Amino acid sequence: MVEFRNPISVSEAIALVQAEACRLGSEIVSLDEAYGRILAHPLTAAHDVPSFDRSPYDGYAIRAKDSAGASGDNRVSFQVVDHIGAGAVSGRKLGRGEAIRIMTGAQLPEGADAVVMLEQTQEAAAPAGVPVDVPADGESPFSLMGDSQQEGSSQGGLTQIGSTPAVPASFTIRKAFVSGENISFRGEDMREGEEILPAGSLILPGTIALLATFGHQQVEVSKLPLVGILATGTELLEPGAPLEAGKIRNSNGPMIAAQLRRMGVPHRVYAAAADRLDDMLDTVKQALAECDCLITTGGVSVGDFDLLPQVYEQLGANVLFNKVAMRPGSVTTVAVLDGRYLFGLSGNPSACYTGFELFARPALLRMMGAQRIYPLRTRAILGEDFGKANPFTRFIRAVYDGQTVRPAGFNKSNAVSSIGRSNALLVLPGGTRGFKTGDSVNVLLPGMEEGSAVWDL
Ligand SMILES: Nc1nc2c(c(=O)[nH]1)N[C@H]1C(S)=C(S)[C@@H](COP(=O)(O)OP(=O)(O)OC[C@H]3O[C@@H](n4cnc5c(N)ncnc54)[C@H](O)[C@@H]3O)O[C@H]1N2
Ligand code: MOO
Ligand SMILES: [Mg+2]
Repeated sequence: MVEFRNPISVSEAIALVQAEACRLGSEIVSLDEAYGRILAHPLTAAHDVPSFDRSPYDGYAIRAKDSAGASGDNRVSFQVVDHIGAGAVSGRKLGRGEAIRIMTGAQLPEGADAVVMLEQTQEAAAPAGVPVDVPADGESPFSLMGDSQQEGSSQGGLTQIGSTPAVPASFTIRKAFVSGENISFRGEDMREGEEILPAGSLILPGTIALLATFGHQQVEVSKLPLVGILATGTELLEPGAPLEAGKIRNSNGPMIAAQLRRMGVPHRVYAAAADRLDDMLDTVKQALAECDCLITTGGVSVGDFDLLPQVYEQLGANVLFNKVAMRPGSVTTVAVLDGRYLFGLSGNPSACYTGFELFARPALLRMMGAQRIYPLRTRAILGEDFGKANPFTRFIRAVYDGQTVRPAGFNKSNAVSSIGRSNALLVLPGGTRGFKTGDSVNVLLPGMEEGSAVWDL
């Protein structure tokens, strides 16, 4: 007699899987290896950023009060007493009517409280041979230039030093500046001690920038699970083999390997198993001894050679569910043994793909302590009619272009073409039928680097 299976909802199934997640430990990796990993601890600002007041523009640092009363009719003049680029620090303290030519990113000199952009100034005609104090240590002014460049030559009121651009000896402005104008303040980006990212954040390129900013050459991240992949089915040939009567090439194994790679998780491939219970049991035992989790494909339905249910039974694994109210992938089975997941994904390629993204990926991310474990969801306009009934929630491989979503062609559970063409999963809820062009629908985006913290379908 064929076994009757009781389908549970996708949300229930996800919750059951999540409840079994065992956290992996952490390890230290170099900054260079940290991209794509999960932060084991919150990232806290080790110091203010920026760590000094600095100029956000190429211009002149001035004392705002010296610009009081400036207007088009009453231009106020400043004497240039130093010249610094980013990385240099002026030794000068600004006096009345003095300015320091300062480039973007350079530390604001003492006494300065505003920056005038170059475009807001007019060079004042000055006599040749502008007086500029050059301290003995050569640090400043014009401290960015090497010794060989220290010799200035004056051209029509501008000081030309080496190959650097002309620096006027003085300039005028036509507007008054307020204290703090055009200053990038110490700590305006991040304050020392502030939590910038919580533990469980995915390390993205921006996170790498943060880690580098605070001088972390190493970072503590969650360990990665090692995932075993076992494709089952007597009909399976490896991708390199010529086709034979009644056989197909194993496409699920390489696909799952790529789905794991997309999330940065390592895997170990076990040779595809024929539908023989003893062999399969041996391989599954070996994989569970070597890996943190095992993903199988095929052999989970009610067929005579669908042996995974017997494998779970003989192992004494706790089967969380073996039927989900979804299509494709209704036969998706998840079991747990000694804290290790056994994902029994369907053999049908589209069902296998969907089962991985809905159940395996979030569970693996939870093992790593990640925060955003579910596929990102958006709403889109259905680009074509979908007349079929949806007794179960339907996950249709689809093409999403940022606005509309369309099924990606032949879309049965056994389809490979639609997985290959899709970049999204269009979701139509169970118990519905007759979706029309223009309807607003849910779309999951499993290809996104980072997903959502919630499952809200
Ligand atoms: N009487 C019933 N028959 C079926 C039911 C059912 O409820 N009652 N469920 C159907 C559904 S739904 C699905 S999905 C499939 C699931 O089958 P299995 O998970 O047991 O997978 P297999 O039987 O091993 O294979 C199914 C299909 O997929 C092909 N396959 C298998 N492995 C691979 C692979 N690695 N790469 C590419 N293709 C693969 C296999 O050749 C079969 O065509 O069962 C329905 N039947
Ligand atoms: O599990 Mo099957 O994929 O619903 O067609
Ligand atoms: Mg089967």
